[in-house]
Amino acid sequence: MTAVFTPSLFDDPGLGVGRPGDVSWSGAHRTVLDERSWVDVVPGWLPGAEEWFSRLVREVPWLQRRRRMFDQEIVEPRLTCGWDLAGAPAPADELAPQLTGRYGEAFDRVSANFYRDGTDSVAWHGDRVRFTHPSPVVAIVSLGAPRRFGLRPVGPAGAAGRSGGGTRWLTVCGGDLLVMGGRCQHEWQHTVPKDPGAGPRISVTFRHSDPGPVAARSERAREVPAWALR
Ligand SMILES: O=C(O)CCC(=O)C(=O)O
Ligand SMILES: [Fe+2]
Repeated sequence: MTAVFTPSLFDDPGLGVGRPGDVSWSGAHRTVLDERSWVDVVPGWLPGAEEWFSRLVREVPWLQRRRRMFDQEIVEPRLTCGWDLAGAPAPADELAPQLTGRYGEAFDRVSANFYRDGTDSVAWHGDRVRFTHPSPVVAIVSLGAPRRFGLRPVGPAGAAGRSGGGTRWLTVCGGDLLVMGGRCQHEWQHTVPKDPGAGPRISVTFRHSDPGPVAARSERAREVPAWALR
């Protein structure tokens, strides 16, 4: 009988066994949201994204998170899993240095979010990393089906000396990289809305725990509504 080699997330998948190839920054495009915030999109950043998608669907120990909202318990409409970089599914360990080379942050935390179909979603929010970093960079690799990704300014238009416009909508496809930076987590919110008919999608997010140049908490938790926390 011939032994069958099944690549595992926690083993080196080996060259050519479901390993995405070298990333490409060609086609990178920055949208300046306002004076302090930006979002980069790099279409087709990650070759081999389909293979990584299939492996993650099969092999990640997906968790169903619940969160309390006032006196109700809400079941998050997506599945998630998170790791330190060292424990994250390959090739996250190879992608993080590429992101660090471009954006200068030490990406050391990885999460994966599985939107099983168009009824899964994530509501408008800013990421929690804003509590520890004045201008965090959050990088998101999309795998699987296309989804819409929205960005909207927090507070009234023109608040806090900001001259940017209103809500922006992007479509992210399998293999695309989206990176939010500057004051995006503080002064803008993002969402992946429900989208009837959408196919399954995974987002792999890279964040950094380095508190950055100003270690002090940049916002007090009590100023942020519970629904806005991620
Ligand atoms: O799935 C995405 O593209 C966004 C995920 C996200 O915003 C989050 O998990 O904080
Ligand atoms: Fe987020």
